Amino acid sequence: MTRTLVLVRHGQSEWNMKNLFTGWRDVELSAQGEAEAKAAGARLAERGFKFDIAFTSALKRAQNTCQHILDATGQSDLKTVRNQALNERDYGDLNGLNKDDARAKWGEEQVHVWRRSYDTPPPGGESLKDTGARVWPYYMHEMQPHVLRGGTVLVAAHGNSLRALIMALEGISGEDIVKLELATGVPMIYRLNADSTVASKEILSA
Ligand SMILES: O=C(O)[C@@H](CO)OP(=O)(O)O
Repeated sequence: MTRTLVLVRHGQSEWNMKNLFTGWRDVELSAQGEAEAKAAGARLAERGFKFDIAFTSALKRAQNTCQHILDATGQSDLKTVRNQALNERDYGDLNGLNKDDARAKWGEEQVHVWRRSYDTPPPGGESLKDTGARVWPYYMHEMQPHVLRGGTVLVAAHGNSLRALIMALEGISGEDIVKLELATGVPMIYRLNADSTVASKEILSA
């Protein structure tokens, strides 16, 4: 039985490229992001991956990444479930601001806490803990059953919705999660044990 979960952060978006806080803003992939998504799909195809189902967020940068990967594995019409539970963390009042301008205004340390801490929300937005409170139940009820039945499941989502999921999957503490950064368009392959714990993790870098 394979019990495989493949997590991928979307390719670079236009706002990643411009260094803007994005959150729930529905921006396009940049040309580089399109290329990253296609390359991620090609690496998975090379390894012979065939998915049983795909999950993505309600935002097009993740949806388009998902589709590029499925096109590459020859599964363009695979059942794909879109749900806003997998959306990026809501950055609240920071949405649309330049990250360097925010550092100049509030200081490096404060902006780092808003971006990477577990339970300090940015003004008007979600903390990682808040994001996890919607991502984890969705994973448990909608995605994990497919994996535990022996399926191979693709999840194309966002930096912080995936950090929240990985935190719970791997049992990472609130203190250590601060250090976890996810690259765009790099598949992370988790094999699960029958009891739903992680048996192995592999990062499929270029
Ligand atoms: O702007 C955002 O929505 C996220 C992801 O791109 O940024 P950060 O790296 O600050 O969490």
